Amino acid sequence: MLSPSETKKSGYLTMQSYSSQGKLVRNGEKNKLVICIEGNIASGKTTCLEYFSKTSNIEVLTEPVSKWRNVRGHNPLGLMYQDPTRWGITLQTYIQLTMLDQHLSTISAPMRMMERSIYSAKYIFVENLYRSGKMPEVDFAVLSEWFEWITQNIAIPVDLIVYLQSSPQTCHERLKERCREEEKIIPLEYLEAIHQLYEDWLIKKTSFNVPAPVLVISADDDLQKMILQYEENREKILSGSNV
Ligand SMILES: Nc1ncnc2c1ncn2[C@@H]1O[C@H](COP(=O)(O)OP(=O)(O)O)[C@@H](O)[C@H]1O
Ligand SMILES: Nc1ccn([C@H]2C[C@H](O)[C@@H](COP(=O)(O)O)O2)c(=O)n1
Repeated sequence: MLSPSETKKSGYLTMQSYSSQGKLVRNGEKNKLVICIEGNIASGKTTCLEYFSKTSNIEVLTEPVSKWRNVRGHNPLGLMYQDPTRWGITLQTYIQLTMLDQHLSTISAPMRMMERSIYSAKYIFVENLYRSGKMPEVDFAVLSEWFEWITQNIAIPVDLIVYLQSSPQTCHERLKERCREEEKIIPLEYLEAIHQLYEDWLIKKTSFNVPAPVLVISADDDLQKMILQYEENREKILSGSNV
């Protein structure tokens, strides 16, 4: 066990020490804001991040989808869509690792905006695979044990969740337009299930712990109107507040 004053060096995880709640924390980044952009597939998260990346003093982290499409020559994202029962655990284990890696990486600016979080990976995508009968109970149990260990032992602070709330129909249209090879087989029903899980988590707040205040932005509008909404909400977002 580390004593509170000790630190440990392991690659980029150079600044861990035990906090008062007994969790591993990153030192020196307490004053940095972390904003997570959440929303359904193709709701416009990356586009939103691209827009805010033009603001100075913000570090933007998009989801590491390229890693999910190519880990040592394998494509777990594609495999999962082809056979979710076999490959769901493989993809989600890797996503959990890569999201943890992002949460723990050194923040290079006063503020970080990142796409999704380790929380939505578990509460939305793993949950959806399990509830739809496409993830065996043993796989769900193992992923849940990992997730609980991580969140109980490592502080993963989020200051604000920006929820891009969009209709599944809009997402389906945008997804077809984006035309990512692996996603061509995604039916509207899949996006409806993801939407319902997001609504229960972030709007109704009836399913899982919500780790930060939530700012809801309607995301069905065209790009010009979205930019107006981003500008209207700029101050709240940059101060990490939903009021
Ligand atoms: N407000 C919008 N109106 C129309 N198309 C949009 C809008 N926002 C994003 N798009 C397009 O929809 C697709 C998905 O957007 P993207 O930002 O990649 O979504 P996400 O990151 O949430 O999956 C892209 O082709 C993008 O250019
Ligand atoms: N935990 C997760 C996170 C994402 N995905 C899938 C959904 C999409 O096909 C792709 C990227 O998501 P987007 O940024 O376009 O919303 O990854 C998943 O299956 N599990």
